[in-house]
Amino acid sequence: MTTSRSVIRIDGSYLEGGGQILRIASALSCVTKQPLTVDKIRAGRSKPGLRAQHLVGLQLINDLCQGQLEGDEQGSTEITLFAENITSGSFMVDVKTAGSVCLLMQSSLPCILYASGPVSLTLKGGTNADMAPQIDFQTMVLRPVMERFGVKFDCEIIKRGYFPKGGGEVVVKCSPVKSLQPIDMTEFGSVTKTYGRAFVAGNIPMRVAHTMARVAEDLLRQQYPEVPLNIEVVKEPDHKAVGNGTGIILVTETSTGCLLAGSALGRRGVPAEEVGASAANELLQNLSTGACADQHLQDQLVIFMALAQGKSRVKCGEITLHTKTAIAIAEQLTKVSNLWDGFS
Ligand SMILES: Nc1ncnc2c1ncn2[C@@H]1O[C@H](COP(=O)(O)OP(=O)(O)OP(=O)(O)O)[C@@H](O)[C@H]1O
Repeated sequence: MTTSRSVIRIDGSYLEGGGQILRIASALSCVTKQPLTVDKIRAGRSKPGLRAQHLVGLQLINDLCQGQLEGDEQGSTEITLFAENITSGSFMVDVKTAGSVCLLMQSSLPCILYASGPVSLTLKGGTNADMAPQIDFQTMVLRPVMERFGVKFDCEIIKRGYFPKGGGEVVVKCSPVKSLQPIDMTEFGSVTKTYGRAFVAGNIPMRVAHTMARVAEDLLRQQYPEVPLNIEVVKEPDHKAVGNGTGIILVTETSTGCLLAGSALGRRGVPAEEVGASAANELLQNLSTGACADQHLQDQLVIFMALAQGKSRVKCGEITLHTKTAIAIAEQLTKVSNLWDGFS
């Protein structure tokens, strides 16, 4: 590969040492056309190296930018990406496991903002998977917050997919932007309403969803008795879901437009009461900090803050290790050196 630019080397074991380093680094390499090597990939995890979701995510980025990718094999601990121009059109990828489509979205969305025209991405895998945003987090929290950067994207959920089968499908459509506006999310305001969604799919009985919703409602009403609360209880239609799954997501809106969430997924052997309480307690914990971005939104904002034309400011609670890692990687791949100052 001929390139006039030197390859920047990122240490995949840094801080969090997980897949997020790879997603941020490869997305920024794609946008900036900075050739990239990531080594010691996921060294912080029990099974290091590329797993299906990371591999498919990288291959999608490489397809988007018509680049050259080396080391793209399952288990690989080092990859190199030579990015070219980001193209428009339709792309389809399939993780073939319950690997999260939301994490595919995490790495590809920043890239398609700088494509030569509109892009449609069909992403197949898990839509409501553990250790990742649920697809509902992306549509109910991330998408409205992205509008503050001047980004509008469509996200159609064709089918939901859960652990272990996956099989979910979402279609993300977005047109390129000229530039991203910086955001200011520093005023919490006051809590105005809470809404959410408790779901079951496949052969999980409806009472599980009702129990999760009831327990969450009780906990939220104890703390915020005056705040309107509406948790939808849903049985996913069989043609819109693959396999069995259950979970809940809760979102609170404030008078200044902040959106904070709490969520949980059901698992065999975990009572529905515990799942509902876990989501409600996560939301209450996020609200107690007066933060404008919750613990899971923080790190997703970093890449867009780094790409925006100007200084963004976001009031957070405790800064997570994911966020610290994202800041360090974004600073290495962009000319931005003061991302930290944007977080208070
Ligand atoms: N409950 C949740 N709600 C929203 N986002 C979440 C939630 N749990 C995790 N995330 C987000 O999912 C991402 C997970 O990144 P991480 O590097 O841990 O993932 P990964 O690719 O699965 O890698 P690894 O297997 O190496 O951990 C982070 O952006 C994190 O904020």
